[in-house]
Amino acid sequence: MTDHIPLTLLTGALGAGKTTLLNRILAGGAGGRIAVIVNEFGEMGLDHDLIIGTVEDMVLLASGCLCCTLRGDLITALTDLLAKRAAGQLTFDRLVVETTGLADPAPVLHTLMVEPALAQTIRLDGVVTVCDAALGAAGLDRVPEALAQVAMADVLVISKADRVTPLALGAFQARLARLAPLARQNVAGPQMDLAALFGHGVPDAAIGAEDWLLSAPALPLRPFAAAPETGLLGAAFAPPLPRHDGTVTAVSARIDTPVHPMMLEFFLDTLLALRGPDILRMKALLWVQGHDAPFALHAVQHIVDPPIRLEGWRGTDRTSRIVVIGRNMTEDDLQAALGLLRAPA
Ligand SMILES: Nc1nc2c(ncn2[C@@H]2O[C@H](COP(=O)(O)OP(=O)(O)OP(=O)(O)O)[C@@H](O)[C@H]2O)c(=O)[nH]1
Repeated sequence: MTDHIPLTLLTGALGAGKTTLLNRILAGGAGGRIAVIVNEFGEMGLDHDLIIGTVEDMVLLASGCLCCTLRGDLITALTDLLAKRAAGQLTFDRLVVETTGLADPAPVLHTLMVEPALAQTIRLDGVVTVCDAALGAAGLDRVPEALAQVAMADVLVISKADRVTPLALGAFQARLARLAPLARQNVAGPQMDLAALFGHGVPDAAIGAEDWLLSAPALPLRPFAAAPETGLLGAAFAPPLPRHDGTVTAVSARIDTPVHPMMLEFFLDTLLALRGPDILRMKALLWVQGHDAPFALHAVQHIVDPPIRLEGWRGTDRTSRIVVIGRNMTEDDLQAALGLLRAPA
């Protein structure tokens, strides 16, 4: 996995500020040498001219949308870039694909992860979604794709915060946290740490999996066993989950007995085969029976990266922790599936 070229999917609603962010990234040098693929909807490729960068490392996919008509073109564009890199004609360390504002990121990610030639060479490093604070919650509700873009994000960049009051910004951020409890939020501006946009893929063994899994301090992990819903401790430490917002639901579980490998397989088969298209993201740190080190598991829809065995546990907490974000699924659906992980084989 370490030799794979990291790919960042840059998404966000129409006019949210994707190109502005991309220009800042290219100008700031964060993320190393970057090759860019820009997708625009419309006859004229305009963004292409608005991006100030190393033009020979940039490909424009115009007149269609990556998530519907242009998936083949994306594969071709990536394959060409990778071939030029292999031939020494291009030198980049990272790929950024900017989608149109109308794109549903799910099928784009699907394309990237299942195309055999690409899956061997690139790895998804993260989904960065630009969220327009000036449009606020209304902007999210207007287009269903906007919700998916937020729910699938690893990182949210909130643009146009300068155009709203601190109160409105806070309310918008709270809404985003409900939709994407796993995502880190950054407010765009000169102070933003651009390096924080990168490095969100499945961790190498060296990277702390707990940091990766718990990248969202906003999401408390609920003990899977009946949590004390009443009483002082319950009130203080078991805030209500799932996080639910319209069609998007996030549930989490902590499992304090080792997961049987067969039940893990059964869980993945059941949840992902039956409800794969509705699983937006899943991240887990798993304590698997018979192993003294944890496994990191990462899925986008029904595509699961092979579990990665980490070097060891950090700290004393040896429980499995799992977070699933689903679309059009109830908490019961998700909790029933998670229950499989607790069952003996
Ligand atoms: N005030 C303010 N304006 C911004 C900010 N970010 C972007 N803009 C402006 O918003 C407009 C759209 O920005 P773009 O970067 O082109 O947005 P985009 O998401 O690439 O747009 P499309 O490709 O058309 O979907 C431009 O006029 C930007 O200058 C911000 O943080 N604050």
